Amino acid sequence: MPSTNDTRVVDYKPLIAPGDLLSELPLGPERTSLVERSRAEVKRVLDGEDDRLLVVVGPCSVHDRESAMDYAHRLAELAPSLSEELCVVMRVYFEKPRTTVGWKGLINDPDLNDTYDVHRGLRLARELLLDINSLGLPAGTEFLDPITPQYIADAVSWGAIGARTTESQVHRQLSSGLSTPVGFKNGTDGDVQVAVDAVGAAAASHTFFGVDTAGAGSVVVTEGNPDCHVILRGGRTGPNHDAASVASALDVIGKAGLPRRLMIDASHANSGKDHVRQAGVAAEIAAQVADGQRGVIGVMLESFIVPGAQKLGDPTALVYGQSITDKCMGWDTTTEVLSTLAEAVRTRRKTL
Ligand SMILES: O=C[C@H](O)[C@H](O)COP(=O)(O)O
Ligand SMILES: C=C(OP(=O)(O)O)C(=O)O
Repeated sequence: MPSTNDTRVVDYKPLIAPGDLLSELPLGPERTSLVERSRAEVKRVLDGEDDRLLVVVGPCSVHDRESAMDYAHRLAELAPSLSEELCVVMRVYFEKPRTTVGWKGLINDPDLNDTYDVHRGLRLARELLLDINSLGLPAGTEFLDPITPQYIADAVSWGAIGARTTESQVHRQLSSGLSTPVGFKNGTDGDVQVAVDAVGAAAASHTFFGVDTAGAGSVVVTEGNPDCHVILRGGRTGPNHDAASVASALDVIGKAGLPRRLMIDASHANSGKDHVRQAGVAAEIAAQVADGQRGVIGVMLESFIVPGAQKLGDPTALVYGQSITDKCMGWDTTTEVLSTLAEAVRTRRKTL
C-alpha cells in the first residue's frame, strides 16, 4: 500500500457481518409482527389517519441492560392504559452524537470505560431491542453511524436523525432507505429549514456507498422514504416549541410541498436540557394540542427512572436508573406528563 495511505489509522479490527448477528439473534415472527404493526401505526399518525399523538419517550441514552429493561417494563405496563390517545414508542438510544468528545453510546463503548468493545455493544443493543419488542413495546432510536442500521434496524419502529447530522447528505441518503418513519431534528442553531430540506431529500431515491448484510462494501440503491418528518428541538436561538414557532415551522414545511406535520422534542434546547423545565414544556405542548393543533403529531420526552443526570466517572459507581448523558425526567413525573398529553388528545378530539 502506498506510504501516503492510512497515515493516521492505528488499526483495523474485523467486524461481524450484519447477517451473522441477525442469524444469531433473529427477530422472529412475533416481534416481526409487532414491528410491522407499530410502524404502520406510526405512519397512520403521521398521515393524520389516526388522531393520536406519537410519543417517543425514554432515556437520553441506554447505558446498561438492567435499568433499560426496568424502564421498558414500566412503560410496557403503562402504555396500554394510554393507547386510546397515545402511540407510545420507547426511546432506546444506543448512539450518542457529541458536541465535541465524550461517551458515544452503548454500541461504541458498552463497558463505559474507553475499551470500545463494539462487538459486545452491537450484541447488547440487538438483544435489548428484541427483549423490549418482546414486551409488546415498539422501539425508536437515533441512527448515527451509517453502518449500524444493518445490525438493528429490523427491530426498530421509528428512527431519528439528530440535530448534528440533519444537514448531512450521508444521513439523508441513509434515511431514504430505512424501513421506518424517520424524524429529522432541526439544527443545533435552531434552523428549521435544514430539517425541512432533509425530509425532502430523504423522500427521494439515492445511490450511495454502504455495506450489505454480508458486510461487503456495496453500492446501495434506495427508493426514498415518504414517512419522514421534522422534529423541533430548539436551538442556540432559544426554544421553538411555542405556538408561534410551530405555526411558522408548519408554514415552511407546507411551502416545501411536504405534509404539514411535525414532532416537538420537549427536551434539549426547548428546555435547556433541564429535566424540571422539560415537564413544563411538555405541558405547553399539550395545551397547543388541546387547542386543536393537528400539525403536532408527536412529542419526544427524555425520561428515565431517577430524575436528572450524573457524570459517567467510575462506571462501577453509578446511580441506578439515572442518565449518564442529558438530564431526564424521573418516572413519576413522566407518568404525569403522559397523562397530560393523553388528556390533551381527548380535548383536541372535541374541537374537531
Ligand atoms: O442527547 C445527548 C446530547 O444532547 C448530545 O449527545 C450532545 O451532548 P454534549 O453536548 O454533551 O456532547
Ligand atoms: C442527541 C439528541 O438530540 P439532538 O440531536 O436534538 O441534540 C437526542 O435526542 O438524544
